[in-house]
Amino acid sequence: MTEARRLSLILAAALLALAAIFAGPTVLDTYSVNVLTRSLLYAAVALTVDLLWGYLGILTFGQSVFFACGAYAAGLVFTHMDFTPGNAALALALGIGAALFTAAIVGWLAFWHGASALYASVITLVLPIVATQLLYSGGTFTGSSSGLSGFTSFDLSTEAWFWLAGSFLVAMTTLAYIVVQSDAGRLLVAVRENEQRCKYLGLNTSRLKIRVYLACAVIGAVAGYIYAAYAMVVAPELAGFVFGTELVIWTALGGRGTLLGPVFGALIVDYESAQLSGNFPFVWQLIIGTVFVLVIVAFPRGLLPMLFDLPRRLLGLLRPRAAVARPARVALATLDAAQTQGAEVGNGPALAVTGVARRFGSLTVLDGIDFKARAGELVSLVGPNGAGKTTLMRCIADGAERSAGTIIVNGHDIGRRPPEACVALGVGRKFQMANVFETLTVAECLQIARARHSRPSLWRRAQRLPLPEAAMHVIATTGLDRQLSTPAHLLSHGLKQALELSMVLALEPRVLLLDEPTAGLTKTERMQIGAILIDLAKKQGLCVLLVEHDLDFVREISSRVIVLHQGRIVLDGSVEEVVASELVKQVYAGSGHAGIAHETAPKTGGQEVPA
Ligand SMILES: Nc1ncnc2c1ncn2[C@@H]1O[C@H](COP(=O)(O)OP(=O)(O)OP(=O)(O)O)[C@@H](O)[C@H]1O
Repeated sequence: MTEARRLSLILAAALLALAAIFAGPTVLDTYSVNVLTRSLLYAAVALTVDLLWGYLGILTFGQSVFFACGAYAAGLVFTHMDFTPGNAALALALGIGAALFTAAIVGWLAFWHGASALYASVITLVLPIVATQLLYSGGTFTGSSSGLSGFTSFDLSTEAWFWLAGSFLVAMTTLAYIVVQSDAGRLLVAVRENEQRCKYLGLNTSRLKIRVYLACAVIGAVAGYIYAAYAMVVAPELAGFVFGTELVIWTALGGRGTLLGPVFGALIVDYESAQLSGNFPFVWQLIIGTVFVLVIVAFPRGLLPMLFDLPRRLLGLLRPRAAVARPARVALATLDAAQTQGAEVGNGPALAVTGVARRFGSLTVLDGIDFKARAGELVSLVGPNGAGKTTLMRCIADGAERSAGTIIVNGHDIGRRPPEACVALGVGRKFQMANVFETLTVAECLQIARARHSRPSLWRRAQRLPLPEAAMHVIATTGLDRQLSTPAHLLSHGLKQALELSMVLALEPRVLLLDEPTAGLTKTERMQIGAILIDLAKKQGLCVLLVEHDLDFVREISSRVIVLHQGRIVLDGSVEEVVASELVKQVYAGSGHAGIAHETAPKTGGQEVPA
């Protein structure tokens, strides 16, 4: 399907939904129109919960506060000032401003300092409690526990409010749908799936989360403003924890990560709650709670995914599902040399490590690490288990890791820069375990890897993905180009490793850090990776730093070997020198490691560094 056709279909669906909204008051009674006007606005806030929780992985209990920002802005301005068109616009601006201000503070606290997802959720939990207390303590200004009522507002009919609330919901849902389906929207899923990999692909995940949080706050505030202007009453409960949690429940019930699920979840539950509270005033909450528990137990993914799955399951019972290979939506291409945007290469060594130490409390894992590596060198870092090899890799790829010393990449001191900033200096890190986005396809993983270079569109999906020659070489050599539409979790171990390497190479790094890239690979795959690494160093001029336990592999491909033992470099020399070193043999023999200790090479020593 072409992009134009896809977008036309989405817009056609939105027009249908609008038509249904405009037909609503003609088929519904006045009571239902009244209740549903509120439900439509609540659904818009549930949509923001889904964007944050379902797509970005941030479980939030505080979206009610943004709704209240808009509602109270209208309530306060219309109560304490005259209702005029100018004041109505002022109230809207104040509501949005208050929501943005609150979201900026909360977002900074929750996401900026690399806080955990649990920490972020706890902050969003505290937010409605604080907001409610503030409203309670506002005296006659905020109306305290009674809130504000009886203020003048827009003179619109019940039907007009219904149309306004419905149109707002349709517009926000369509917009959200277009964004989450776009290239930029895929980043949200990538952050939810594997935030660490995103950072090591040079993406500023904190900034992304804060931006989405701010956008969701604005949607909530506008919904709250419309609500207050329509209902002409505001109360502290609008900012409360109970409403914040209800939004989460509606999202879970409808099916998080589906957008439409939470919208219908909110509409159905809020509408039914209004009906039940009238008919069964003492047990309606028990009924709603029981239905919620039953649905979540029976359909943990929520109602909408269950409804979508139903026909497939029914058909599946009749006819086993044939595995159909989906055609790739994106075509790969090799990036022109003129379009490459790798980090600037300085005159000095590609990597200079001086006096680096890493301590965990009283445990010193690295101490006095000094070495330099040039572009085109393939340096293997070997040593027994626990020698500090991975820790050294971490120190080079993340400025906050080391306890002392300096690291210069391409002539730039990495200082205390986070991983995404180190990527900008030219560092690419491949992890020990293949670190990709498991639910995304191979093509999507590669697109995320290029997101740093080509800003992803907020509404389109690119049909073409230009990649640097080095990444294309790995993709073609390993056969990944035939698996572009395969989800990463279905790839073999070897192909996952190749995918991660291609993703790192898509960053156009100058210093490539590889942590045991051959672990768990077959002999053929090892040979393939070996040839690729030699090519990367010799032809592409990359400085490759490799942690490896397979010493045959090290001997075949390395131009130089550094031996680490108990956090210190004990030898830095050629493969022959390392193989011949008595000290290295002792190090490995002492560790019980069957590696260099078993080598039988000439006994000419390398440059041994006193341990
Ligand atoms: N976060 C941490 N807190 C405390 N100690 C740690 C931490 N990370 C690593 N270490 C310790 O640092 C030492 C070196 O670990 P590291 O993973 O760097 O070794 P390695 O040489 O890569 O080992 P292997 O070859 O087994 O992967 C180990 O003793 C490990 O227990």
